[in-house]
Amino acid sequence: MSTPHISAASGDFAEICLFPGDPLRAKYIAETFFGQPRLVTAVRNMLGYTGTYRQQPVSVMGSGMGIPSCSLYATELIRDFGVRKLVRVGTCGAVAGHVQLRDIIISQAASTDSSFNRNKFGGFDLAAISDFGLLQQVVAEAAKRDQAVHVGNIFSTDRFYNEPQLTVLLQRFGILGIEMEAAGLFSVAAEYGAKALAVLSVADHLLQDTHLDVATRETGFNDMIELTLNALTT
Ligand SMILES: O=P(O)(O)O[C@H]1O[C@H](CO)[C@@H](O)[C@H]1O
Ligand SMILES: O=c1cc[nH]c(=O)[nH]1
Repeated sequence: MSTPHISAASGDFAEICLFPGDPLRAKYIAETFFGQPRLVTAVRNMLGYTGTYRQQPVSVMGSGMGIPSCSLYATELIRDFGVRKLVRVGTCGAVAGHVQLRDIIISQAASTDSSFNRNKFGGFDLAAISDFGLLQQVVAEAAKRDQAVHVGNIFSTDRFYNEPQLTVLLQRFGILGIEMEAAGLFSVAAEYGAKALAVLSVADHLLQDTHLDVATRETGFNDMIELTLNALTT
């Protein structure tokens, strides 16, 4: 069975799927954390793998950058390949003073400057929220591991390079971090009856003008991956 963007057989994806923006982070996750990792799709080099974690089937697939890319993969994974729990494991820029580089943010909801959800939702503003059960599972796992996390509202932007005034506005409204996919992921999950969450590692600090290097963005977030995989499996 194939969709325009995923060439895999029916049953190739597990019900649980991690969903990083970077397909090379997907490869790293599969090769580092999965038992028997198997490449199940590579259309346009958007790599997707299935394997096991703690003896349970799990998948990971890149979403690409931005809501248009993420939303089409999310739609096909949920609608056509039976994925039920789609958890973004991504990077973000911090826009809150108490959040530090490398901290983990778990999104309770995602505000956005994208018109994607409004266009889909009859011109109204959809509250793009994460699944409460998944949120609870990851927060509980973090407490168990004594791992500090921030939970709250994030902002999904269409533009990586924004004017500095946006940071000021987001800070004023208590937004923790800025990234580019979660609001679209949450609305696609809502539309197709799946569960979604975004767990983010801070790779840039927009108030401090500090940034992690490219290699760290690809392979440097083992604590976020382990936290998420342990929370999703029993
Ligand atoms: O690291 P990923 O998961 O790609 O996430 C963030 O990084 C990309 C921008 O550099 C955007 O996709 C943004 O959301
Ligand atoms: O979207 C993103 C991702 C990482 N860092 C940012 O500043 N923005």
